[in-house]
Formats: sequence, structure tokens, C-alpha cells
Amino acid sequence: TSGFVVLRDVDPTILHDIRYYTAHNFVGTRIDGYRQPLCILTKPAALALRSVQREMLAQGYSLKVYDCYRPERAVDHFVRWARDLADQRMKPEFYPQVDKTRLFEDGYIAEKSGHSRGSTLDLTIVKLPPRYQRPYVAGEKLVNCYAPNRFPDNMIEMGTGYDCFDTLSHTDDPRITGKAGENRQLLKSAMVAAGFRNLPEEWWHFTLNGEPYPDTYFNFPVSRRLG
Ligand SMILES: C[C@@H](N)C(=O)N[C@H](C)C(=O)O
Ligand SMILES: [Zn+2]
Repeated sequence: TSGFVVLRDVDPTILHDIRYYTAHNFVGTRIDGYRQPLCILTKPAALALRSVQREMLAQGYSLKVYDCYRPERAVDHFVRWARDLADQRMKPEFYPQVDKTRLFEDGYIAEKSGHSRGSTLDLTIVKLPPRYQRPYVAGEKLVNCYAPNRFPDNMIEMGTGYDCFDTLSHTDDPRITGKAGENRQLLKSAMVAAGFRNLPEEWWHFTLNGEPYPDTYFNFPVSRRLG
């Protein structure tokens, strides 16, 4: 794992909202393997992201990362959770319209995730200065992730929230018009120019082209002690 870096060490200006370290995600608890709320990436992915951040800062925006390197044990946690059909407690916010049995088939979660290769990340854009974002309180009443009154994330309008498993999160969904459509294209074009490609099912998910470990799925925990 000598090829990995902590993103904050490469660019301390990029905002973090590491959801799988918290209970505010589609499972509803901290995910296995997230020992610290950090973004770990391969060095080339972190350097490419730094170049995107420089452009964002020049335009009065900042990137905000939700998830970066994801250990295999975290993916295994998602798979275990998906098999337990009795547990649908986060459905009202994260997959209100999709049957829990279809989350993998429909491309929203992967059993073998590019995130475990270390050059894939989930992110958005925030206008500077960042708006205050209230903390999520476990057990609070959930609002669906494409409703106008959804959980108040401080990102610019993207039409749906992070990890909103719905066709409305497909990057080029034709129902996403106006500012939200423009904002998705702002993120995508900046990332593509820096060498990333987008997952068409999720406006927030990008993988570095020519990634250094295209066939290796890592399992070390998310922690400053790399490896
Ligand atoms: C779960 C979601 N944030 C995500 O990253 N989905 C893709 C398909 C993945 O799991 O690799
Ligand atoms: Zn992702």
C-alpha cells in the first residue's frame, strides 16, 4: 500500500463528509473498515483530484468527498446488509422507489467495487464559503433523497442527494434540467478533463483512467496507518 496517500496530506482544502464512517448512509450504521473519517486514494488519483480542486477554488467552489478507497470488508458489509431483507430502515431516504433486492442488479452498489482498487471516489461540489450543514441524528425522520426538503447537504443543487439510489441520480437523466443539470455537467467535465470517468448510474462516482492497480482489490482499513 505504499502507493496510497491520505488526501488531506495532498490537498488540505478539499472538504470531507465521509458518510460510511457515520450512521447517515443507506445501511444506517458505520460501515466495517472505516476506522477514521479519511479519504485514502492512490497517489495519481489524489494528484489528479488536486488539479480539479485548484480549478474549483478559482471559481469560488470546493470539492467535497463522500467516499474514496473502500476496503473489501466494507463491500462485504454492504452484501450482508443487502441479503437481510428485513432491514429496510434507511429505505425512505436512500432507495424509496427501488426494491432492496435490485440495488446490485441496477448498478447502484457493486459486489466487487472499483473503490477497493483505490482510484475511485464519490464526490460533489460546494459553493464557498460552505453553508453550515447540521449533523444527522440517528433515528431522525427520513425524507426521500430527491425531495426538495431532503436532508440539507451543503452541496450545490445536483437534483438528488448522495447515494440516492434512483434513476433520477443517473447523471444524464433527462428530468434533471436547469441548474441541477448544469451542476452535474460542471462536476463531470472537470473530472473528465483531469482523467476520470463517470459511472452513468451515479452523478457522484468517478474512476481514474489508467489506474495503477486495475486488478487488485485491497482490504486494509481506512486509517492513517496505511496498510
Ligand atoms: C454505493 C455507492 N456509493 C457506489 O459507490 N456504488 C458503486 C456502484 C460501487 O459500489 O462501486
Ligand atoms: Zn462510488
